[in-house]
Amino acid sequence: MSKSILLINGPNLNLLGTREPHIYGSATLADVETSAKQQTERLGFSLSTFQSNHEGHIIDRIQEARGHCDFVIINPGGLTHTSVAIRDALLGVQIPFVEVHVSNIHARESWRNHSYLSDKAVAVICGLGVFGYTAAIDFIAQKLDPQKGS
Ligand SMILES: O=C1C[C@@](O)(C(=O)O)C[C@@H](O)[C@@H]1O
Repeated sequence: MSKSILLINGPNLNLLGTREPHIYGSATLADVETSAKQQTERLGFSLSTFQSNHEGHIIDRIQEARGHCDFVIINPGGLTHTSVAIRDALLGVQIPFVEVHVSNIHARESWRNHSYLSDKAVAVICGLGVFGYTAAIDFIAQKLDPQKGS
């Protein structure tokens, strides 16, 4: 069975491409998910994608992944800065994760500097635009199978 990655995007990331494009760029979530699928297929992994504006739905999806998923990539959107419960869910299922932010959260409002996930993430990527998702997949590929990453 091929190794599997779950890509989770939180609140308002369904608006990528139209939402504050000077901060988040012009690529849509569909663009991100399509290219992530192509990239993971090329690497020989499987990818599931999930987006929700609801904290509880994100927690449910993380819990469902237990035992079926080797790595999570998560951009929790605004929940990054508020959600103890998403942190607890990721720790509860014991799936390693990479935290991605499209923007550089350290170069914005000071309250965006803190993440409830970062100290538990295998890696944190921010400020690379949507290329951050590509970088996360490449990094995970190397972790899951050192011969596959670039
Ligand atoms: O919704 C988002 C998107 C974000 O996670 C990012 O991808 O840069 C950064 C968050 O502060 C913000 O609330």
